[in-house]
Amino acid sequence: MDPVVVVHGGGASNISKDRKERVRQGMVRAATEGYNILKQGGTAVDAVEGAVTVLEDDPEFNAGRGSVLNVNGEVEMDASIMDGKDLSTGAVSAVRCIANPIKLARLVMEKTPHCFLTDQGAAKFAASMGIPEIPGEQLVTERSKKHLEKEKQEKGAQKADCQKNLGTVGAVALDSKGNVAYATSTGGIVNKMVGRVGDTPCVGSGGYADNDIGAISTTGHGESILKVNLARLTLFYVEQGKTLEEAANLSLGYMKSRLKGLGGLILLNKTGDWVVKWTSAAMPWAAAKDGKLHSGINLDETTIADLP
Ligand SMILES: CC(C)C[C@H](NC(=O)C[C@H](N)C(=O)O)C(=O)O
Repeated sequence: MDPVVVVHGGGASNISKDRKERVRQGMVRAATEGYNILKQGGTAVDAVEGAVTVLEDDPEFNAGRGSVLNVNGEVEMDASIMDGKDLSTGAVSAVRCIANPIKLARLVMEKTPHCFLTDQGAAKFAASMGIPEIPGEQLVTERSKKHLEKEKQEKGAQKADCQKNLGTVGAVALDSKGNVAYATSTGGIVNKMVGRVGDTPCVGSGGYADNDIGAISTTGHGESILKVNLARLTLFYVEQGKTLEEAANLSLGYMKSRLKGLGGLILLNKTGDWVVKWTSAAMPWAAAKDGKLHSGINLDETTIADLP
C-alpha cells in the first residue's frame, strides 16, 4: 500500500503575510518528514510521531516550544497518540519542562500498562525514561508572552467561537502495511486555568485511529470538541458509509450548530483517501501521497508540488 501522511497546524484566524510563509514551511517540513519515515519502512506511529515532533520544535506552532501560556504565564502541554493496529493509545496532560510531549505520550502507550498520565506522575515517568527536563522558559517565546498580555487586556472571556492565531498540531498516517495512526499535540488555550485539560490528550476527541476505519486528528475549541467527541464522532460517520467529506461536514457542523464551537480536522481512511476540513477562518495543512505534496492555509488556495 502506498503510504500517506497528512498534517495540520491548528485552527486559526487569518494569518499575517510574513507568518504565513513560516507556517507553510513548517507544514511542508513536517509532512515531508512523516512521508520519508514511511518511505523508509517506518510505521504509521513512527510517521505521526516524527511529523508532530518537527512541529513541537517549531516555535510558530502552539505545541512544544511556542505553546500558548496559562494564566500564570507558564506552558502546560497536552498530547496523545494512537496505533490503529491494536487501538493502543498513550496520552499526557498538563506536562511542563519537556521539549516533546508527543514522545512522552508514545512512551506511555508502549512502556506502561496505562493510556494516560498527567502532571507530576507524567513528569516522574518522563524522568524515569531518560527524557531530559528543560527550563520551562525555553518553551516560552516573545510571541506567546505578547499573546497572553493581549488576552488579559481584552479580558478574553473564552468563548466557544473564539478564533485566535494559534497552532495546535497533528498528524495522521497510513503505512505500507495498512496501519493507521494519529498524533496531536498542543499548549491548549491562552490564559487557561492552571490544570485545565483540553480535548487534545483525550482519545476520541483530539484524535482516533482504527485500521478498520481510518485516522483523524482535530483542532479547535477544546471544550466543544470534548463535548461532542469530535474525532470518534467523525469516524462513526465514516463507519456508517458516509464519504470523508460528508463525515467531516456532519461532525464539524454538529459542533457548530449545537455549541457554536469552531475547529478543524484531518481525516484519512484505510484505503488512503484523505480530506481536510475546518470551520475556523483558516487551517494550515499539508498532505503527502504518491510523491506529491498538497498544502494550503485558506479555503481558496491549495498548492500541489513534487516531493523531493
Ligand atoms: C481557537 C482554536 C481554533 C485554535 C486552536 N486551538 C486548539 O486546537 C486548542 C486545543 N484543541 C485545546 O482546546 O486545548 C489552535 O491552537 O490552533
